[in-house]
Amino acid sequence: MAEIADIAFFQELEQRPDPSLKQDAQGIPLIDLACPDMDALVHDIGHACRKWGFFQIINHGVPSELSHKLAEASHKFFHLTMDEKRKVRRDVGKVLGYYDTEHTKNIRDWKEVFDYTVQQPTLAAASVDENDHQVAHWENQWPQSPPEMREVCEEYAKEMVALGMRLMELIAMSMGLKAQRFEEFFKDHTSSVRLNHYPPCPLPELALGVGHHKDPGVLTILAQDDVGGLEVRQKSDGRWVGVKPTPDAYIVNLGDVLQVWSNGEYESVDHRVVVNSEKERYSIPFFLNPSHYIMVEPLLELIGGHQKGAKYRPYNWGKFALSRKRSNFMKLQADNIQIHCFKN
Ligand SMILES: O=C(O)CCC(=O)C(=O)O
Ligand SMILES: [Fe+2]
Repeated sequence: MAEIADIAFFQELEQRPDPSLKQDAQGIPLIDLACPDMDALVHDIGHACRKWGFFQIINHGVPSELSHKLAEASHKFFHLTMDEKRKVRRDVGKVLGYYDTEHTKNIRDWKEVFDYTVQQPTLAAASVDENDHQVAHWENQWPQSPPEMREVCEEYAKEMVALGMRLMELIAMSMGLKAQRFEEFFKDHTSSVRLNHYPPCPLPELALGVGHHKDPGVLTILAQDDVGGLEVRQKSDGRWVGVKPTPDAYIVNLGDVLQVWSNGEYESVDHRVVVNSEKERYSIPFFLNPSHYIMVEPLLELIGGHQKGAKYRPYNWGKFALSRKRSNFMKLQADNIQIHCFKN
């Protein structure tokens, strides 16, 4: 990792973490996906989406052995030498793989990551130019070590897609839509998995593992270890609350695309990651994303069949995602693209 003395890591004063913040004992809602009462399950999901935009799920059906294998592979990978890790490094031409220079809102994050997509290859927008209809093929880069990395990562991704689509059915029902309503948006989905490693940070009061942000996609399913550090901005009062790790649970949060589809009924929520000076932390988010050619816009049946009621103008997912990826990769002069740019 780089030295903390590099001011690229320093957060603006008002963004710096509050070291006295306690991890909230109750925190975000806990939802049991094995609940036999479907109506109650749908109701609880709807409530969690409206009130928090964040919830935890247990009894989700993902084999814990697989999650442990992936966690182990991730540890082994990040403990390779920098030379080894850089063999699968992301650059301007290769958008997937390893990198340690991500910026959130133009401040460098105290972390290193490994990104891969689910579909091989993943079809994506070739450029951010609205008039360019060329399609790019994103290919994963796999390290030689640990040898099981590719297989475990691919198996995990399949589980995540199945779980993500199941959550989308429950979310659709909680909005009064038919369970399959969202299926059409995912034919060539651009979903990805990210392995995050947050090394111990000598000045945790100045830097953040990930600066505050909202996830741009549809929803995120996050596995975190037992260290803690994820904070959510509470919708009710704007305060940051720590999300206490629950063994074998996933944290689910809604992204910007769902906010637009629901015409603002379900909001994506600001979150960030604080780091600490003693322990390293690992997390694994899965980002469920639509096909690149999807125009994201409020669902007609939720706006009374009339564009007049739409709070957002349509935007192309592929162009949006690519422009966000580019801005995360380097420090730009301006803030990166956000959905409020498409607000009516
Ligand atoms: O590491 C975490 O707990 C969250 C990471 C995150 O928010 C992200 O990668 O988008
Ligand atoms: Fe996030």
